[in-house]
Amino acid sequence: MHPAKPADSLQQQASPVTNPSQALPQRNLNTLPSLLEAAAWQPAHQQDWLVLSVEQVRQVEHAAFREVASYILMQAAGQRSAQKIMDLVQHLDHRCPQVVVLAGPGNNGGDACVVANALAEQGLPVELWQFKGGREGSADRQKAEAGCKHPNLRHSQWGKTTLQLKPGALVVDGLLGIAGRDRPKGPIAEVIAAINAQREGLGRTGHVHVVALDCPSGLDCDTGLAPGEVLAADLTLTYIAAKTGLFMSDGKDVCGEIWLDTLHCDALIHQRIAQGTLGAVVRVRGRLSQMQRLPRRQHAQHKGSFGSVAVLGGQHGMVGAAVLTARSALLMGAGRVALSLLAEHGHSSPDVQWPGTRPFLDLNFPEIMNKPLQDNCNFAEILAVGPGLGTSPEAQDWLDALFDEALEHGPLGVKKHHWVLDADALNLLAEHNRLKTKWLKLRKQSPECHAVITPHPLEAARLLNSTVDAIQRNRPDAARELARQFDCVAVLKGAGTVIAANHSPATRIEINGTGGPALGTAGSGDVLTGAVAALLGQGLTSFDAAACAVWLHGLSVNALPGENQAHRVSHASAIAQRMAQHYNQLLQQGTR
Ligand SMILES: NC(=O)C1=CN([C@@H]2O[C@H](COP(=O)(O)OP(=O)(O)OC[C@H]3O[C@@H](n4cnc5c(N)ncnc54)[C@H](O)[C@@H]3O)[C@@H](O)[C@H]2O)[C@@H](O)CC1
Ligand SMILES: Nc1ncnc2c1ncn2[C@@H]1O[C@H](COP(=O)(O)OP(=O)(O)O)[C@@H](O)[C@H]1O
Ligand SMILES: [K+]
Repeated sequence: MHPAKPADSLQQQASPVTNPSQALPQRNLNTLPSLLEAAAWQPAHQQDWLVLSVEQVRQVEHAAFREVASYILMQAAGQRSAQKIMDLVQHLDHRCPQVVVLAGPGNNGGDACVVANALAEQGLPVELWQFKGGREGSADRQKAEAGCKHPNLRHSQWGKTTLQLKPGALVVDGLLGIAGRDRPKGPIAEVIAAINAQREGLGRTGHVHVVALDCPSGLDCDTGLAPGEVLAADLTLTYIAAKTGLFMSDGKDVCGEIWLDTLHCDALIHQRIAQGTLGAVVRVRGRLSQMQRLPRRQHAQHKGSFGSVAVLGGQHGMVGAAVLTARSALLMGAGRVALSLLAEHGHSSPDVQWPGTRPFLDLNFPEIMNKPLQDNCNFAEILAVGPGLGTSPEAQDWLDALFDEALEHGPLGVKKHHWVLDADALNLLAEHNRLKTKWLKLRKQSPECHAVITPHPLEAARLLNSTVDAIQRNRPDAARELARQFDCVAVLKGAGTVIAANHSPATRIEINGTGGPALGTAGSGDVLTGAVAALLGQGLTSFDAAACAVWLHGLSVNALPGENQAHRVSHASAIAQRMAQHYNQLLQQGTR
């Protein structure tokens, strides 16, 4: 077997996906020697990736089987995985004392058998554990198992022998593949629990590396949820196409580094996309193509060119939310930013005492103006509505008045607005049909205007009259449905934020790859809202502004070059500052 090769011609063949029509095959699947010889692993987050549902992967598999025997694909998956694993073993800072390969009942187990034999051929001490649950397995799986004859291989039986991990061991997880949707049961659940307990016992110094074949066992590849025991991986080697669940929810915690080998199936995927037979396809964008979306700032431009953003929200006690949004818009390059605070609304009469500065002034950012609602509506091109607004009758009236104001300045009027609706603006829209009707009227009146909504899963559940559980079980569909029902770009926040546009016939949909739990802090969403508004002001379309803002927001807690750890905790003001630093650096790189 060949050691893992760096980029070769096959890697170019696994072409970026931004323009599917350019990505048709240069080589046919029938070139079997190359399918078996040279791996073409690509890491996540550098290139653009298509991310398929399990059903879509199955469709591609079936098409592939018409061109190549399914056993060859299994061989290719196994051999290529073994190459990548050898690469990992060679870079470990210790001699690998033990390789444990776990083979489940399905074809994922077949891949594991191929890997086990290939690693044994490389001289590694391999223990192969079978978990067939009394079944024979598919013909391919049987063939792969029958090929496990190398003398370096030790065959072990769960229940008869005890699995004992040594410090520094390597575990290859071929228990469950894309068919493993429910909580693992029987011996598979037992071995996952045993390995997890032993890993815990061995701690950091005795670190056990786990490599997942196709996906970590116990993870639902569609939802990204792990309903029971799950074998968390340091490295996930996924085949044909990345799967949605690897990029969302529990998937974010249990996949480790994700690498993809398309096994030459790119062309089949792109053909199906071009024919429209694969349905809506989700994408995860790499750094380069995110950077290409960023605006170019020209010397001849001025504050009027970079957008006037009005932030509308901030009831008593929640002024900070609106302030965070305004600050974030300012930091992210909006030309001018103004606030309208509900807390100040109705307090304009001189006999009412307003605590503190009146009208409100952000002393840290005096650049931020303060205007009554109507003035702001005339001033701004971009309205960011909702942070800290509350759902009181006053808030309702306010939003109602705002929509009326905007509707009056319709096609014949002076002003058109781009919108970002967040937080309580969304709760009000969910609660009051009258407001939803006005919103949809607004969208119809000026479809050329950009509109983005940024719900978290609970807000999304209210908007769709659903439950958080149902939303989280199908985040891409929920985002698509939000975009459709509210005639806008929808940003469904959370681990693996989904961005969906209401474009027919094919919905544009992406999952964001950056970010982490450090973003889970009060006001973090308010900061995102400001960033979307600022990018709209700088000329990005609603989809690009939303996707870019989410990406930059996530980068703010990821490790910078030279830092080796992502942030574990943060706070909203720091998120805004770091996001703006990243933005600035990326703009500088883009103009070099
Ligand atoms: N078809 C192809 O083109 C290729 C498929 N490959 C592999 O094949 C895999 C899919 O194979 P299968 O469809 O056989 O699916 P799996 O390998 O995921 O196995 C499914 C079997 O596991 C058992 N099982 C499912 N859920 C369980 C649970 N919760 N607890 C305990 N046991 C459970 C059932 O017996 C089920 O039949 C992929 O993930 C990939 O690893 C690769 O060989 C690459 C090529
Ligand atoms: N565990 C997590 N992983 C990734 N992103 C997260 C996580 N928790 C929260 N976030 C992000 O943080 C932001 C929180 O927004 P939101 O819930 O609206 O908070 P707030 O209303 O306090 O501003 C969203 O962008 C969300 O995607
Ligand atoms: K697996």
